Amino acid sequence: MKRIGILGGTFDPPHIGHLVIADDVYHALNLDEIWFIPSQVPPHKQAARVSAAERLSMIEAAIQDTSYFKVNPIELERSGKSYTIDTIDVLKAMHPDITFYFIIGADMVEYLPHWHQIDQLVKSVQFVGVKRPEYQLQSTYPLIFVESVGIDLSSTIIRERIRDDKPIRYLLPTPVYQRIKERQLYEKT
Ligand SMILES: Nc1ncnc2c1ncn2[C@@H]1O[C@H](COP(=O)(O)OP(=O)(O)OP(=O)(O)O)[C@@H](O)[C@H]1O
Ligand SMILES: O=C(O)c1ccc[n+]([C@@H]2O[C@H](COP(=O)([O-])O)[C@@H](O)[C@H]2O)c1
Repeated sequence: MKRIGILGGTFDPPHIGHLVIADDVYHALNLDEIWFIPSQVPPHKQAARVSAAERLSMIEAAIQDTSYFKVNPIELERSGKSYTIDTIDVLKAMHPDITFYFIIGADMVEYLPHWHQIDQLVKSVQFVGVKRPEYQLQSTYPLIFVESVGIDLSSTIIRERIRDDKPIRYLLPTPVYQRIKERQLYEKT
């Protein structure tokens, strides 16, 4: 059986916090690959500021130097809210030879009770939680905890810094930074 980690997210934009947790879980659990899965419509928050195609391109740019990081556009192929249970059902049917590990930051761990069909979902996929500043990393749901750095960074912080004309150069992988600058993403409020 292959063992694959999934990092689902809005990635609006992808930042070093995403790469750090993906790499920490990859190494801690000795996984074969990490699949980055951008959501079409986030189930629990406002729609993304930039298009799905743009977020997909930014993820491809972010992971280009890491052979075991892949992007999977499965959620962009269906409309409506991108519920994780639907994604896991399809992935498991497509790949019966793979065990999936769904990676979430502590903010999403806190939010787990509100996930769509959570009681069924926790039986269907193994969740992996990593710390995130200002959130509690504890849950009554079955969860593997992986030690990570806990970087105080979010896509929201990056969007706000762009709006406020503050530096973002080292908060993003270089190709993502270049793409944001070239295409003037997130500049209009
Ligand atoms: N700095 C971080 N530390 C730990 N986990 C993180 C960090 N940034 C993102 N994550 C996790 O990565 C996944 C995808 O996050 P997402 O793409 O929504 O980024 P975000 O920075 O939380 O975005 P936004 O600020 O727009 O809400 C979530 O499980 C989230 O908890
Ligand atoms: O399925 C749900 O109900 C659900 C609720 C909250 C978050 N998720 C998933 O968790 C991942 C991280 O969410 P987000 O909004 O922080 O990008 C992403 O893949 C979401 O689709 C899923």
